[in-house]
Amino acid sequence: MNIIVNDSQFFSMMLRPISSLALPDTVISQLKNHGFCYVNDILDESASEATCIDAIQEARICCKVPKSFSALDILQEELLRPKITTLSQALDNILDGGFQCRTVTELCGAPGSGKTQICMQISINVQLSESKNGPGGQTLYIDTRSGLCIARLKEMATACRVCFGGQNFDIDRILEHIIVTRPQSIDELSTVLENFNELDKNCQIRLIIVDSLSFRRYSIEDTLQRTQKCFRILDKLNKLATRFNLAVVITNELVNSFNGNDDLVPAGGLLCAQRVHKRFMLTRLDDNKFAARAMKTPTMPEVSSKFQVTAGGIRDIM
Ligand SMILES: Nc1ncnc2c1ncn2[C@@H]1O[C@H](COP(=O)(O)OP(=O)(O)OP(=O)(O)O)[C@@H](O)[C@H]1O
Repeated sequence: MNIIVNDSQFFSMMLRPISSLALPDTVISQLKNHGFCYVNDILDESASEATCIDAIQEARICCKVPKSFSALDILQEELLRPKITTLSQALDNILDGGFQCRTVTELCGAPGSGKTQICMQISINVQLSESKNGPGGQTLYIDTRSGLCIARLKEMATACRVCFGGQNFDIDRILEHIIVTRPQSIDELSTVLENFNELDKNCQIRLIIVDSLSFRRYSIEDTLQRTQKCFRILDKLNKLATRFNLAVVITNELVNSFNGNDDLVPAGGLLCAQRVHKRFMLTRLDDNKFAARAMKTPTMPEVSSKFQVTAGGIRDIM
């Protein structure tokens, strides 16, 4: 366990009373009832044999000192992060080069604003190899509203033949590398994510798509409970993005705001925005032209760009 920085820190941490840790009162009293008084006691190997193992684990996590990195290390890691192109230069530009690994990006918009079209396009493009500036991985496509149309996916993939190098292009292989799951409830979605490790053993997943995070069709009576579950899912997606160095893209619907002006805002509001790294608002313009506006990015002002959806997929407007 990574707890020690130097000798004096080591001793002061070891002798710290359990009651001073940032733990719920119930956990502290449980530990005290089992005779654990100091940090030293719970870090001892023999403590793992006690019946209150969950409380011990929770307390051990409290003692962890997170690793530190220099800003330069972080910058270098960020520059090396693979990006997934959308095949629209204009859209890639406002995404800072494409959908990034270790990043959770939210696409919001009204029905027909192009969210699913973008998701389908990147589920193909993530398979571009490193030599073609892609992550060269597979997609876990979590299709909560059965909006994924495989015939359309095939049409888009076929149009990508040139990007994949032409001769060795294998459409079946592209489709095989998009793993589709259709959870019927928010709880089923949680289970899919909890079991991600098992799934990833057999396939190199570099992109998770959740289209959509809004489970309004399913009747969960308690809105608060539903919101909490949604936040837990977003937290889990964040952890998966970091741990497995993959990109996460979620789509979200618009709902009426409570400001009395009938404004449409992304479901989950600001609390949801806090749990994603980037948020983009999509709108349909005319014909098959669309606009994307950055609502939240750590690197750019509120920029926007236009793109089109063609028979072949996402492209720049000529
Ligand atoms: N084969 C195609 N050729 C050209 N444009 C297409 C094609 N298929 C879909 N589109 C465009 O994409 C639009 C649908 O976009 P999309 O399915 O991504 O919407 P969405 O934002 O996911 O909506 P919802 O929230 O209802 O799922 C269509 O209205 C059409 O403009």
